[in-house]
Amino acid sequence: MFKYSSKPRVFQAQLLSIINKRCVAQLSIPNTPSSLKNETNLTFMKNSKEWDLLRASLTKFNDNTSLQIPLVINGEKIYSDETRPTLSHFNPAKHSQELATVTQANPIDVTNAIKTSMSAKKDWLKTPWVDRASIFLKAAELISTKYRYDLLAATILGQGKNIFQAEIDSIAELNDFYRYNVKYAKELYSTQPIETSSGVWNRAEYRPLEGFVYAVTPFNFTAIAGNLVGAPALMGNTVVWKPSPHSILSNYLLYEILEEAGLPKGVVNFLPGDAELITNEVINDENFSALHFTGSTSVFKNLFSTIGQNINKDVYKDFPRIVGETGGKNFHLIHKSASVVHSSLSTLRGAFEYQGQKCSATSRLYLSESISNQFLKNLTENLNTIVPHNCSISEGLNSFMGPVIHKQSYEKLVSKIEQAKEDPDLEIIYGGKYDSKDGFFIQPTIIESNKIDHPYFSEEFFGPILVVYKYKDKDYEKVINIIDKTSKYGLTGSIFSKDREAIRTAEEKLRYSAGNFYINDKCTGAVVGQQWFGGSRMSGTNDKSGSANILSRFVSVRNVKENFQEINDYRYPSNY
Ligand SMILES: NC(=O)c1ccc[n+]([C@@H]2O[C@H](COP(=O)([O-])OP(=O)(O)OC[C@H]3O[C@@H](n4cnc5c(N)ncnc54)[C@H](O)[C@@H]3O)[C@@H](O)[C@H]2O)c1
Ligand SMILES: N[C@@H](CCC=O)C(=O)O
Repeated sequence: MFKYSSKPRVFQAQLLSIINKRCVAQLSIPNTPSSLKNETNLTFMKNSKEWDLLRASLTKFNDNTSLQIPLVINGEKIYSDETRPTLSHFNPAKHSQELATVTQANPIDVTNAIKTSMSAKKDWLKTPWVDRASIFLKAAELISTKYRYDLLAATILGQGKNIFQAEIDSIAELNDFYRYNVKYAKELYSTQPIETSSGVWNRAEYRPLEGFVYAVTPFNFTAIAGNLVGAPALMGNTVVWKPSPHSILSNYLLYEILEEAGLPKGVVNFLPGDAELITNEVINDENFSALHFTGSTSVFKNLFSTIGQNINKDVYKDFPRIVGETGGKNFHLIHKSASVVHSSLSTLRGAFEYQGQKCSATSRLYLSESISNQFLKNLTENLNTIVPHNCSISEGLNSFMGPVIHKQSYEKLVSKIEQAKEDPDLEIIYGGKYDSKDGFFIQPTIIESNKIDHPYFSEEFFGPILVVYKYKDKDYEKVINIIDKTSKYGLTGSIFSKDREAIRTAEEKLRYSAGNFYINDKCTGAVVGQQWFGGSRMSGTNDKSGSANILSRFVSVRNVKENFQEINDYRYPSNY
């Protein structure tokens, strides 16, 4: 045991060393590594070394290997038994390939995960920021190197992505979140009160929230799941993570990577299972401090209002933070002055990359009549070059499009296509085929409407269906006003034009129509650290993932005023 020396000088040195250690542990905010940059994307050119490495990872998940995925509570892996059924996770491109059987949490598991989150919090809260940050930087390094190809393979097979889409998501965006969040956290911690009277020290302490955070994550981005869990955990919170059943393969691998990177037991508790059952237990708990959600608007509205009702019933100790990014009905507005080739190819990418399953995907197109023929000719000629949509993902990894995620989505999209065929105001001008023999494939489809206010311009389909309206050039401003009012969402949108005045008009009038507004670029593909992401209106709380702002939602600031002066009279000068 440590003994203090009786010699004053040695004692003083020992004391200083203890104080210094504490200061390093709790107060010092070192510079973040200068190497923190956006991850470099690999290109996967034919015959490249990275192709071989990816192929090797893909073969790990062959037809006869179905992974057993457990729950993880306090670091303990819990597998299915008579109280915990399993759910299968299939490759959306190949019904016959079961990728995993997933243990489903029961109500007692949920209670245990909450209890664990609360107890693990005591140590995690005191863990110095540099250590918390290092764990996420280490995870990013593991993702970049040791697990790159496994995580890509899991995202490709489980979520139906092609290589490029898997790379920009599960490697680049995920790592960018983990690295930039560290930079942003440092910025936040360094933001301190700007005024101090003499004899006083004012300090801001960025406490994690008092209870636990509930992260409910979507299927479509491995990176988003990683960030919904990682951002609050970095700030000292503990998390109950309910992953999507349709991205469980990549999500579980990510959980294991975080563990290998040094994340202590109980900081993140991995809880696959019935969404309503788990949510019901979690959001009725008095220690529920925040919801970190990404998914559909309808689910978020439901959760938001239940939390509101619970506040009224005094269920919680705190007002829970509610952070949610949800749906979109994103637009491309093509002005007569736009470059036809650039704007049509950007529209192809925006609408059909990852089968239109990005919240940011282009789903409504307003096209200047005078350039519409050329535009649509170029768009459809290029669509014709896309490898046939029903190729199996294992053969068509390098193809531009793959399957939609599940039966429910497939059936919804098919019904939208079939309804369009019957609707006198709609005409399918490209695509319209579908096929679910092997996997859930929908052909890229363009539907022209002769009504600018047709409901197809306001409802989110979340698939490869683009609705187009051709407007008369003279109606440009009128159309802008309609774009603004057509949909309840406000996520992303683009103006394509070479005319500065036309751009200025759109930028001004569409101020609240999109949280991410693009000029002469597609409305997808925000990069962490470059384009902060999120929308308002019914697209979410717009807390901007990929920025420092979102981290501030997961701290509850304590202001500490320390006074070094003493008073010797209670009266003010005016009392004399
Ligand atoms: N704005 C953004 O940043 C962003 C990003 C990605 C996806 N999205 C949106 O997400 C949607 C697609 O993702 P999805 O299909 O995974 O969404 P979803 O709403 O079906 O599911 C999201 C999560 O909520 C869970 N969930 C479903 N029903 C629930 C319930 N009743 N109670 C509690 N949890 C429930 C799911 O299991 C999943 O974990 C689209 O609407 C898309 O626009 C938005
Ligand atoms: N950050 C992505 C959106 C993810 C939503 O699904 C983009 O900007 O396309």
